[in-house]
Amino acid sequence: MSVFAYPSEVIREAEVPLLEAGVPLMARAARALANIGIDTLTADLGRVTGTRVCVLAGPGNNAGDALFAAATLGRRGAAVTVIALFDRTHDEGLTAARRSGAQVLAFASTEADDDPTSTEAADPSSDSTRTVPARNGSTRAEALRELSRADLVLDGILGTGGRRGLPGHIASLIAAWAPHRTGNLIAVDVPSDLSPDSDGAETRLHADRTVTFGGLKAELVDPRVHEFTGSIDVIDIGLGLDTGLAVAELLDADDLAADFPRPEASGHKYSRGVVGVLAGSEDYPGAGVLTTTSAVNTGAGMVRYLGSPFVAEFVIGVHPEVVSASGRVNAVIFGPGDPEPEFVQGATEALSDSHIPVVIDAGGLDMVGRAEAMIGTWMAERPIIITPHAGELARMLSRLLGEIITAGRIGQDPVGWARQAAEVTGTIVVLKGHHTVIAAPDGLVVLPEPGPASLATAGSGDVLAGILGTLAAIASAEHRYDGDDSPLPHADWARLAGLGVLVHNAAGQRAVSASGFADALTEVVGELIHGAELISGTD
Ligand SMILES: NC(=O)C1=CN([C@@H]2O[C@H](COP(=O)(O)OP(=O)(O)OC[C@H]3O[C@@H](n4cnc5c(N)ncnc54)[C@H](O)[C@@H]3O)[C@@H](O)[C@H]2O)[C@@H](O)CC1
Ligand SMILES: Nc1ncnc2c1ncn2[C@@H]1O[C@H](COP(=O)(O)OP(=O)(O)O)[C@@H](O)[C@H]1O
Repeated sequence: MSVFAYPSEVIREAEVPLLEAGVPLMARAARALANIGIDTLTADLGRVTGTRVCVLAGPGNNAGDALFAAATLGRRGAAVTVIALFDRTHDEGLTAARRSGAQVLAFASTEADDDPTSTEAADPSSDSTRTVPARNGSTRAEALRELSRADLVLDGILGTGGRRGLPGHIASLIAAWAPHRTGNLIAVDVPSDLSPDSDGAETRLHADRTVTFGGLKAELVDPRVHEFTGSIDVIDIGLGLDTGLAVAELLDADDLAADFPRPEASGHKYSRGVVGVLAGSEDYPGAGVLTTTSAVNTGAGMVRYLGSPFVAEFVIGVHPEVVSASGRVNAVIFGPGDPEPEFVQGATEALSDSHIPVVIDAGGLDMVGRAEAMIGTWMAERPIIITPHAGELARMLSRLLGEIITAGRIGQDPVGWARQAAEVTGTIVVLKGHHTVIAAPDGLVVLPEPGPASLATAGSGDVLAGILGTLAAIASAEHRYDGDDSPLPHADWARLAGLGVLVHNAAGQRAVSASGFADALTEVVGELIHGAELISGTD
């Protein structure tokens, strides 16, 4: 099911009225965390009793979640050690943990040793002010020993109230612990030292699992942080968040099964959607065949081939149902296989006097943002979905922004660059890769589940373009997009593109070549359409 990601502030704001009304949010969070702790220990060791659990406790409510959960684990027979890393922590949580039998080690900061690079114990004779027993060599050694022999560690140092960058004594403790770690590490809500910057990754907390509360935090969707989060569980604690405030939506196979557009019982070929394909050239006729095969097999009401007669012969030889006569279309795919400019005219006619969507891929991407080109006239007043990989996006943005942007830079921050490209071009950007990122001009991001690596093969992008163009034609026909009556918001087009990527992924799971993916669509789309009908019993 769709998971939405929100800025942490949105989640914190949603908590306020509920907390004022006495809703036990922390108890809900801690209960879910404890259950996941129990499952983890049981999966690893077959029991909770007699296992060792450590809590890294910070100064705020994040520690509260961890301490209450640890209290539950203590009552279930785990030996719990709390390592209090600040001069204060969550009082009620600490009391609950103590009552369940936890031992508490105080290992708090002193100003003198707040050096992140230091791995030495502080001088116990230091006279810094502190309100908990002084950090000293033996406490540090004890903390390290407890961490190293723990079966499960809960990172409750900092949550959404944390400024990133841990105090030196904590960073150095983590660095010293890392080589000796054997147990599981669960980050509570967000990893405490989370930052997409991978500098010093070896000295940071690498969680096996992150249990986040209320809603997915926006910073957790960046693929770069996944080496620090591990798998992510989103726990509903009843915040009732408004999805309109989400900054990202994650899609998986369940969303595809639920939302793939199925033909209406009383529909006809025009109501299903006609897709125009301008793909392939004398140099790359195969791209025309792959894109049209994909469009046919994704279930278009009709596919019109708009490119050169040379390529049309191949296309119609394979698919007699494809029409090459000009006529009305509900969406156009432009660019796979670099179609020659003289055939762009056919597409221009198909697009005239309409606001229908266009999917732009490969060769067509060089036209994006060039108002002077004939094709520039297409760009106005219609939804445009562009499908660059990192190299193509780098080239396009270098041209549009007037600076050198490399594919490597795009790979460092795909979400950020896809967002920027969407804003600059006003298009829905499908930045292809293992983690395909879809960004809309209003900043919304859609993240489909990653597909199989077998998709990384020549012609695979042509198949994706065929799928996206067909889904766009189906949506455009359904919403009568050639009129002005019911324009779809950017978010809907971005989500539609996300479903298209999931269809492509499913095809990628059944074949190893682009023509294999295009053929496999018959089965994938057949199951999406007929499978659901069989289950629901409709005809
Ligand atoms: N408000 C609630 O009742 C709920 C809170 N929840 C938990 O509470 C967390 C948020 O709690 P808080 O607002 O107390 O925030 P934190 O638990 O993140 O702690 C904030 C405190 O840490 C200090 N701090 C922040 N960054 C620091 C740094 N880099 N170095 C040293 N000190 C630093 C701040 O000055 C502040 O005192 C959430 O992440 C979640 O785990 C959940 O239990 C849901 C309900
Ligand atoms: N490692 C990977 N894992 C999953 N999918 C991938 C991976 N690498 C590439 N892909 C997908 O394969 C397709 C490749 O498209 P593209 O590079 O345009 O190929 P071509 O231009 O040869 O058609 C894209 O949909 C992309 O998301």
